[in-house]
Amino acid sequence: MIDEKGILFILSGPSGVGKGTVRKALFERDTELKYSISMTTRPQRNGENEGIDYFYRSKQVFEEMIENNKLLEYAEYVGNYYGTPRDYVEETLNSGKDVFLEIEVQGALQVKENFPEGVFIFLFPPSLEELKNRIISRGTETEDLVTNRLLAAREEIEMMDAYDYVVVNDKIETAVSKVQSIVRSEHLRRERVAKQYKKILEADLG
Ligand SMILES: Nc1ncnc2c1ncn2[C@@H]1O[C@H](COP(=O)(O)OP(=O)(O)OP(=O)(O)O)[C@@H](O)[C@H]1O
Ligand SMILES: Nc1nc2c(ncn2[C@@H]2O[C@H](COP(=O)(O)O)[C@@H](O)[C@H]2O)c(=O)[nH]1
Repeated sequence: MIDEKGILFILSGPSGVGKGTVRKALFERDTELKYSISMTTRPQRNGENEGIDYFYRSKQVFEEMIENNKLLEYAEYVGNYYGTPRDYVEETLNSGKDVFLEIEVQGALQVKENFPEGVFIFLFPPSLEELKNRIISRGTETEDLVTNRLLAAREEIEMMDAYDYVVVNDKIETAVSKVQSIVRSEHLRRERVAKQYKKILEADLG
């Protein structure tokens, strides 16, 4: 059967590498993509908004979501839960629209088990030093949390081989263009496969 569902894109990589920055710039260029807003138990930061940056929920509510199988994936990351609400992703893909997830590595690996046809992109820092500078300069974490996020980053980078694409986020505009090219080429590839499939079906049916 020809697949008319949207494509699931997963942008992942260590904290502070620039996933949010790249995703926001990409969405200014490609208005057809749909962003899946995650749920988290971490406290809301200054400047963040409920239902735009995250759905901020208590640990109890989050654990009920897990029990009721309402999350496509979830992970405990540096002391807090983060997860992807299942219904939005499935409904949006079924309506033929592409969905973009911006999540850490443990969660991305869970998605890969359930959606092997997803497109997995790993955003890579120019160096660990630069990664540290970016987390610090964002000014959202205490010193301890910066250290914990950098420790997590080392483990996450080791999982990079599981991804379909690796994009270095050195210059922001270059990184965004590369991710945009991945989105376009995945569409072209799927259109080609669909056409070939149609030809085979027509030949089979005479
Ligand atoms: N290419 C870049 N060059 C310089 N600074 C950048 C670049 N990309 C992002 N930054 C800066 O690095 C900091 C971290 O970026 P951002 O918040 O997008 O990272 P993130 O991967 O989404 O982090 P987290 O996973 O913790 O949410 C921000 O201050 C952002 O402005
Ligand atoms: N597994 C998931 N990871 C997620 C999700 N939403 C965000 N994240 C990632 O968590 C870390 C920390 O985020 P921060 O906002 O506290 O800096 C970062 O890597 C995010 O990409 C999710 O739904 N699932």
